[in-house]
Amino acid sequence: MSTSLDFTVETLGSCTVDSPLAPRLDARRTTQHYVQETDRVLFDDTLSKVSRRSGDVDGLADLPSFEPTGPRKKIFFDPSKTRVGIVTCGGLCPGINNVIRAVVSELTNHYGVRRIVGFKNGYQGFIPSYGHDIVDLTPKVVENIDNEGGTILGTSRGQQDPVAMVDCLERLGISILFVIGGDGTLRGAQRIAAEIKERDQRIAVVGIPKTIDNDIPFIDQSFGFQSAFSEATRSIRSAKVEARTAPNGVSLVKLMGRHSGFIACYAALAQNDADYVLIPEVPFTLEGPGGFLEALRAKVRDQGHALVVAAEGAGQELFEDVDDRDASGNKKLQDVGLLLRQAIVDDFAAHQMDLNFRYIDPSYVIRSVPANPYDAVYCTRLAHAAVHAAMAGRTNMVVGRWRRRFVHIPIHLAVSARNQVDPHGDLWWSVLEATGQPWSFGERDADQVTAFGGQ
Ligand SMILES: Nc1ncnc2c1ncn2[C@@H]1O[C@H](COP(=O)(O)OP(=O)(O)OP(=O)(O)O)[C@@H](O)[C@H]1O
Ligand SMILES: O=P(O)(O)OC[C@H]1O[C@](O)(CO)[C@@H](O)[C@@H]1O
Repeated sequence: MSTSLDFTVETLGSCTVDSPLAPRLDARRTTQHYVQETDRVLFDDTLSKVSRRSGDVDGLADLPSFEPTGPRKKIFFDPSKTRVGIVTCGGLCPGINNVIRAVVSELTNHYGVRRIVGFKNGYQGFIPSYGHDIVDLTPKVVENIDNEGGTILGTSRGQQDPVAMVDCLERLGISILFVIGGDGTLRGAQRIAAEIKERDQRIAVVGIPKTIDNDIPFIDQSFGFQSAFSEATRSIRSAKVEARTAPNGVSLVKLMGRHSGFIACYAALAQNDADYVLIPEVPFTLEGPGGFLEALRAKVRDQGHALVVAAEGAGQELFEDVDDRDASGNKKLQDVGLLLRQAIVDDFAAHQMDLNFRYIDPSYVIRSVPANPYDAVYCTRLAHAAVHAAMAGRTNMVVGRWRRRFVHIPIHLAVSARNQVDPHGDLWWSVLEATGQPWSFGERDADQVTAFGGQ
């Protein structure tokens, strides 16, 4: 594989300003040296994973490594003249406030930046007609905000015009925009960066990827994910207690996870009580031999109770396709929790079996909790990495931890594919082993696993 290609992210220009952090940096940490001396992050096997799932991704094969994060001795922006904006978009996720706080304190305390503003309610905050005020962010304002879940800036979905957004950045004299959001937000950030480039402006756009679904590629794990699935284990534990203390008790816990079942898998592995885990990546059938309902009945006969964990995106193939979209254009999912509830109740009745059914849907509960200590540290490190990158004039990029290293990732890569549970990979194997479920390759499609095939 070639190693001479575009392995750095876009830069606004050469770094000529002495960083206030320079005296504290190791002598090796000139930008050039740092990049060249640090281990490159090779990812041949992941390349093959990405291309296996989504076909060829343009330019991916040419990217041998990512640039490491960290402070540079020379930076692009003069901190005394730099005004910074922060925006948070999309669904909530534990740790957003930690990121905001750490961005503000790093900029203020280490770089001496004095003007930081927050845009309210996502990309709406850039558009005057919504009437959202800009908020001044100082270390005092962000003190302790990490004790709360959510985002102090608010968030929204829905398209906004990148031209109007860049007009706003220019009007406010913003030099750096930090964007905290999921894949949609990052696509929006890409369009903002493109508009900035078109105008030949020197404004850096740096993203900190946020998603409890853990579906951003080239990121080991997204911040807040651990806090979210930890919270989900509480519901699984309660659901288990409910199920096993009633005759023929069946509990169903529905968790978030639109296209990626990581929350369901990790929560089920952490609180190892589930008998079935349904995720979007593994289609299944309800009725008939080898179907879910038959397996569930057998489990209840055998064990006296059963616990099912379902990601919201599981079983979408069981519905008629309806093209319903949210304000951002994301496909609205049909409610697999309600479908399963009805199907289980009807099926047990049809087979004259008693049933004590409990349905628990903690979706919003798990994503609105504060970050746990692990995520709090992770958020802080991501925020610091983002600040260093932006001050050094990097743009159109996100920070992420990839293979245990913090790196700069061009946005186009971060939105190039979707990180999903690999039905042939270790995680899903662990879930299947933990739940003790028989499985086989289904008849419908030799490449799809049906969790209840058992043939
Ligand atoms: N392709 C796109 N181009 C420009 N802007 C986009 C695009 N997709 C989404 N956005 C904008 O980004 C913002 C957030 O997008 P979205 O609602 O999809 O959430 P997200 O960032 O994907 O987060 P989550 O993972 O929580 O859904 C919205 O304002 C949306 O309009
Ligand atoms: O906040 P909303 O619009 O209800 O969206 C919920 C979605 O957001 C997420 O939490 C993050 O994408 C998904 O898991 C979930 O489907």
